[in-house]
Amino acid sequence: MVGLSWAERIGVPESFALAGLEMDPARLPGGTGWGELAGELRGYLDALVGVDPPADLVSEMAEQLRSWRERLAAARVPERDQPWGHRVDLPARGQALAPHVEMLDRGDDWLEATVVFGRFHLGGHDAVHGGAVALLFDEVLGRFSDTHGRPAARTVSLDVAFRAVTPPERELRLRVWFEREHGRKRQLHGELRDGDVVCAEARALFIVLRPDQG
Ligand SMILES: CCCCC/C=C\C/C=C\C/C=C\C/C=C\CCCC(=O)SCCNC(=O)CCNC(=O)[C@H](O)C(C)(C)COP(=O)(O)OP(=O)(O)OC[C@H]1O[C@@H](n2cnc3c(N)ncnc32)[C@H](O)[C@@H]1OP(=O)(O)O
Repeated sequence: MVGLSWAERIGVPESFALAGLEMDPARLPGGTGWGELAGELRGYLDALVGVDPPADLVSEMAEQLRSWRERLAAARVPERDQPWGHRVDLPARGQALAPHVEMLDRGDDWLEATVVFGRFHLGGHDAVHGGAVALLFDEVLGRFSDTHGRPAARTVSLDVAFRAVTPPERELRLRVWFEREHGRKRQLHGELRDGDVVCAEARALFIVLRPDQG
């Protein structure tokens, strides 16, 4: 596997896997169990944020986490070989940083998805952290920016307007679309809704990387 590009390894040409594409998780980094692990980690973080545990539970958790950190040190790999963030067959690319996004449908220049923020992404007073909302937009607009054979780009600007409180633990709707493409510049927009309520809007500028910048 080493030496193959991610597109070759994973069998898809871009990070938003099209529905119906066949991928064998056993052949991918992290294997068949990675999705369950990422889901459990997400659940653990959401649960941890919502508790005030007794002292013995706190110490036990710390000890177990230290033990896992030490065991994982032996399995460290270069970034290009890690499953975290590279498993485009799984929600949130198999990582726990971004919220759980599920693509519903997409066209050439638009995409619709559902997203659920967990308690982990809470900012305070029952509102999702504004940075987590910006993270969602950067993640989805950034990934969608590179679809349909477009070369990789990087976000140079992301403008988010918070129109209403974004609630955690609810299924929200996300729509993103290309607004304009010219030269190395791509402008994408996004809208996050809770039912009819627009929670946030985003405008982002991506610049296509030159070959020496990849
Ligand atoms: C491919 C197969 C994949 C298969 C699947 C496998 C695995 C999946 C793996 C990953 C999943 C995919 C995606 C990852 C997920 C989410 C994406 C998140 C994206 C990010 O989160 S990424 C991090 C944050 N991001 C940065 O870390 C950028 C730092 N930066 C730079 O790296 C440089 O900035 C660079 C190289 C981008 C450009 O640098 P440069 O020197 O080449 O270009 P230059 O400066 O000349 O700008 C060119 C023209 O853009 C205009 N311009 C520039 N900046 C502007 C601004 N802010 N506002 C308005 N205009 C701007 C200039 O004014 C000029 O315009 P003009 O040409 O008209 O004069």
